[in-house]
Amino acid sequence: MNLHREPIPVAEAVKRVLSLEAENYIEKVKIENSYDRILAEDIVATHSIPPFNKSPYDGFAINSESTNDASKTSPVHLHVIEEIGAGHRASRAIAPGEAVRIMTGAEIPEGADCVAMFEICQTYEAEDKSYMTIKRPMEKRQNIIEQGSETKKGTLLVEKGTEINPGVKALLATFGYSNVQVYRKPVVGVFATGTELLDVDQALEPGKIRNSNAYMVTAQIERSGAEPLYLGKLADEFDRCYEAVSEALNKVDMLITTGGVSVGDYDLMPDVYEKLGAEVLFNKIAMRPGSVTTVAQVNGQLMFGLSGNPSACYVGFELYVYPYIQKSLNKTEPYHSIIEGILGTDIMKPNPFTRFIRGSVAYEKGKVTVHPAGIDKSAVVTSLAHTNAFIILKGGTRGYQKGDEVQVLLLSPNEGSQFFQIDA
Ligand SMILES: Nc1nc2c(c(=O)[nH]1)N[C@H]1C(S)=C(S)[C@@H](COP(=O)(O)OP(=O)(O)OC[C@H]3O[C@@H](n4cnc5c(N)ncnc54)[C@H](O)[C@@H]3O)O[C@H]1N2
Ligand code: MOO
Ligand SMILES: [Mg+2]
Repeated sequence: MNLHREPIPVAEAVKRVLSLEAENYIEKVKIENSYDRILAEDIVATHSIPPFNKSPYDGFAINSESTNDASKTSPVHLHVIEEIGAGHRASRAIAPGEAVRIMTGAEIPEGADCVAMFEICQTYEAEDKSYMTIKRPMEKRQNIIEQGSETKKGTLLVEKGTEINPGVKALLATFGYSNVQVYRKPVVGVFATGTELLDVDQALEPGKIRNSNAYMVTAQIERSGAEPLYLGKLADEFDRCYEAVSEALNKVDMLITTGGVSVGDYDLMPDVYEKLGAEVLFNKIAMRPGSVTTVAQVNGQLMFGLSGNPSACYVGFELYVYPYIQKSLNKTEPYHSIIEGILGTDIMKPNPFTRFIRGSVAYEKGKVTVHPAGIDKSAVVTSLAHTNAFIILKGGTRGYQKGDEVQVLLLSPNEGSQFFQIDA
């Protein structure tokens, strides 16, 4: 085995993965099932909003001209000819001297050009008729939400490639999209390799550990918007691994394996890639953890050889698999957000490679502070439970001090808070 591997920078590795084509399949889903899917069609206003002039208040629809002479000492009296709630229309146009009692959301009757809120009007009955009075002049178009004032028919509102959030769903409903075209979720196969691996329901045995990577990675796949297909664990036996991987390639859009990518006697993935005739895009990255993360492609299908060490596996997924899944979903913004944050702890360990410390973000007095989520070692699993970000520490430095400004890669931006912080 060739033990020498030339590390490439993280950005170069990401570029190599993302420069490969990803197939984008389209499917139709019901609006009910569309939340968090990626739009495969533009959402265009099929009509204007609002579709008719409507009242923003409960009040009286009147013609402003009839209030021209209204004053405190000489209120104007108008005959209330009918009452309309939202969903109803006036039976006829209002004539001079008339008003319609109107509720929020109802269509403004013809002949009316403004709405006077109940609060500024008085009402009375006389000779079996209803009247309202108003003591101030109203302006033309006052308190009217005009047809098309929010958006006009034909306006492009949401572009394809956008994730369907609750607001997008509201638009789908508004414009009658009972079905919507979305990108099909790519199916991502997962094998966990390692003779030492036990199933979750097995008791610990000497020298063995439970397979945590498969469960972690399938959750990462789901979080990324793709469909995980867990294919089981594989002992470190070459023929079995080769067969399993080559068969799996027919069933999935992309394949993840965990473990067996380093230079050990039982690290078989490099040989599997070779026998498959796959092109290895890289097998060493100038990063910690996950330096041995390997990506290979055969006939345009990607195989991600993530490290067996849980923290390295986690980081390798988020840096290389996550954006490729977003590309397969044709998402307009395929990368995790990276922001500036303040380091909350000294991290003095020097490292030639760029480090992705599993961290947690705290929003302290409006500033983003990041703390390591636990022990910063590749083989560690416990810190991952508290990880919602990576603290990016560029390699080649002597270390970083509390208070230093650092880059922070956000994994799940909305973690909640213990405090109600709005200053109001
Ligand atoms: N001589 C060298 N040794 C190692 C190097 C090196 O450059 N030269 N690289 C080290 C680095 S860095 C890492 S990271 C690991 C990568 O190891 P592999 O990707 O080959 O993974 P394995 O050897 O299969 O396992 C490593 C470790 O992870 C545990 N593991 C594996 N699968 C799972 C799983 N599904 N769930 C939980 N834990 C798992 C496994 O038991 C090992 O402890 O190599 C270093 N060595
Ligand atoms: O690939 Mo290893 O986790 O860099 O430490
Ligand atoms: Mg190994």
